[in-house]
Amino acid sequence: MSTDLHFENVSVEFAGRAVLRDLSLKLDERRIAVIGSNGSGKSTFARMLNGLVTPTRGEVRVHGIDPVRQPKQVRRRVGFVFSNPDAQIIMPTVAEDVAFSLRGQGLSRTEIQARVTAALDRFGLTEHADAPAQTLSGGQKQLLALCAVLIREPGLVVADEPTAYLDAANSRRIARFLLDEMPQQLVIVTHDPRLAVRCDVALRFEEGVLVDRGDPAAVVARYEEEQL
Ligand SMILES: Nc1ncnc2c1ncn2[C@@H]1O[C@H](COP(=O)(O)OP(=O)(O)OP(=O)(O)O)[C@@H](O)[C@H]1O
Repeated sequence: MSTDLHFENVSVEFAGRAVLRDLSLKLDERRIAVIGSNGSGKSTFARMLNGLVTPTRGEVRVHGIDPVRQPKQVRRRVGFVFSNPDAQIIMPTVAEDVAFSLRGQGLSRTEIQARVTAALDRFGLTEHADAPAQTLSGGQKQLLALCAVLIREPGLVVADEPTAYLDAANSRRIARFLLDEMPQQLVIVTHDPRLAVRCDVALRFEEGVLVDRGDPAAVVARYEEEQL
């Protein structure tokens, strides 16, 4: 199964202003960190991977899929986790929210039920299955959001600052899952150097330009040096 992420001469402009400039890049590492200053284009980069942002120029391929021309395929292939778990919860109860992710896949009720039960168990959410999703803690909500994404078995998970709203214990739990336990390819946008250095490669953007890439510890060290 392809894990290639391919950008060729990609630029993104919003209202005529360039926020990502002439990006050419090929990646196939499992864990990819995206770092850089506020407003440098990290989220824009991440959002192109599932077609949430359309490049103004250039070509993007995600595991061989063109997110612009093949929106259905890319949504099946790429799961997106936002920083704010509240924004991702759609249905009233925990179990209903996870089941909602499986709609339109031609599965029987029994099969959906079985998959939801197994997924809730995997994420330690079984005892909350019938609880209103909004009563969960921040960390539990982020686990629910991940559960709802992963039950669809995407090949790539894109997480945009997934620990931003979480306390230290929940951040560790989510990071452990994403970085150590989850078998899927991961693109993680983060301001936390401790998360970035646990990845296989890091990209650094500044003012819409990819200014550094490579070994995460080295990329983070150069970034921190410049910020002193
Ligand atoms: N939909 C949009 N319309 C107009 N401008 C946008 C839009 N999305 C992003 N931008 C602008 O593009 C630039 C890059 O934004 P982006 O969210 O990609 O940065 P970021 O590196 O993720 O920032 P942060 O670390 O603050 O989250 C910013 O100047 C932002 O204001």
